[in-house]
Amino acid sequence: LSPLLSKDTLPGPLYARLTSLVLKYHEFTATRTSYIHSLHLRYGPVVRVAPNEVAFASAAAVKEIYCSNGSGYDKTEWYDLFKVYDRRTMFTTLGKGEHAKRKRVLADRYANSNIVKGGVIEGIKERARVFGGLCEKAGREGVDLYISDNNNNNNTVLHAYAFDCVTLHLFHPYSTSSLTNSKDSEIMLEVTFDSSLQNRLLSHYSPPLHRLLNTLLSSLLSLKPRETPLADHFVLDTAALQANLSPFTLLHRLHHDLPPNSSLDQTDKAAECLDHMAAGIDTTGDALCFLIWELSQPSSLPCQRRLQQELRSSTPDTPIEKLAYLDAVIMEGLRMFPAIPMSLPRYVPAGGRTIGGYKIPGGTIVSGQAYSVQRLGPEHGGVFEEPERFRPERWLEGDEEKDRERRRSFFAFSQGGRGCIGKHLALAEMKCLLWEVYSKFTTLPDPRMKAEEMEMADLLVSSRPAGQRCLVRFEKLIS
Ligand code: HEM
Repeated sequence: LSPLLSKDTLPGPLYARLTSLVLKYHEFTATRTSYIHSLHLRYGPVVRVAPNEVAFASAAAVKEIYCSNGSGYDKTEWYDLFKVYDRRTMFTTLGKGEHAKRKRVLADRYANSNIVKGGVIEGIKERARVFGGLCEKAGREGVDLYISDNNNNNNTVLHAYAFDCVTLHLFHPYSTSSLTNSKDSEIMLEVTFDSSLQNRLLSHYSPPLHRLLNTLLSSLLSLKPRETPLADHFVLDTAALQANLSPFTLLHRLHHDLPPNSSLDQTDKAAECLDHMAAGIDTTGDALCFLIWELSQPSSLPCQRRLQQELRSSTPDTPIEKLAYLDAVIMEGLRMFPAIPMSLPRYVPAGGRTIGGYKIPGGTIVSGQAYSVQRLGPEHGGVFEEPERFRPERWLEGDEEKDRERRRSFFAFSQGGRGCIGKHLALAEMKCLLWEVYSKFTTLPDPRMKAEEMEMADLLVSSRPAGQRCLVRFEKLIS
């Protein structure tokens, strides 16, 4: 029995003390994030969601779980679902020591100083220009920003852009050109189309039942296994290349610049590259997709106008970090539509801890989800006024203390030593792409879209538009 059972003071529905079945039902139906958010709205920033699991949404609780002693509590075995080539990567290491060792090897290529200078930023801008050119061609016909339709040679998608940018950082000059090359685009589509949610959850919760159902009923229950042979081969082949690599790439670090005592073999190196490649496609692609959709709504037109003004009074050489409203738009986009909105599960260390004012026993699964940390208003224990309103101006208001308070509740990249290592790369990609789009175009929603198509559907950690399309029109601004 869970040690939490005796702690009946924890807020939450009665059934959550007795069974995890309701939570699992929401996981299998791709609604876990919105279910947990509805519990926070009802019970506040601390909610028991299963007999041995508690969800938290306050900045202080998130700090305790993800930042205490640097990188917070250890990850749970749930991360085994993400093993690559049967190896653990930095992302899937569970304990602190192992993680810190791997991070020491990889971190410097992701430092902001490596991203905003020379090859990386120039390469990102070049890809953003290709994206802009394709938008111009499509114009008022409308473009599906979520996914391309290869049959129509329409590769104008954000995932292709994100794929080409992340492979630039990993492998240049052996990066992809999926924005214009349909062979590369097939690799991106394979990684992006993940319909393996139920299959992977079942294999995690009940391996014997998973084996049985997979043999008997897989076609009926959409228990499709996750297979990405094109991406697997692309990375295995590319990660073996050693000659002419640009010094800013991760692969250059892995082949030519490892600390002497490093024990990474070739499969570890390829696994790390595949993991980063996958981590960099849907995240940046979906964050941009939801953000451009929001900016295209009539209610956000004033924000779009203010952004256009700022960008059109700058030049392509203006350092992107100097554009304050662009930064505010991106922070607000990631606040409302974090690409990883879901819980990031961790174990409470032996001996227990006090989190959010409650004593939680060791071994309990605890987590915060960005969607709730960033969307609870003051009346529910959060810090953002009118949290359901898209209002970039909020990031420019108030004094330094107010700014610190907001940033403490910003959880889109997680926090602490296990937070997103690709954060600076992702932000540079987002800024360069928005610069290209909004210094040249006004974006409008395509009338064929229905609002519910842009509702959130959970994947394993990320989410995607429920309708799996995002049709947007581009109108050229008069120069
Ligand atoms: C808007 C874009 C992005 C968002 C919102 C995002 C968000 C996150 C979050 C929330 C985590 C923590 C996950 C957890 O604890 O389970 C994470 C980890 C990670 N992200 Fe990102 N990410 C983005 C882009 C990228 C990019 C472009 C890369 C490129 C390489 C990347 C690579 C990684 C890696 C390797 C980790 C594991 C870090 C570790 O365990 O130390 N991410 N990301």
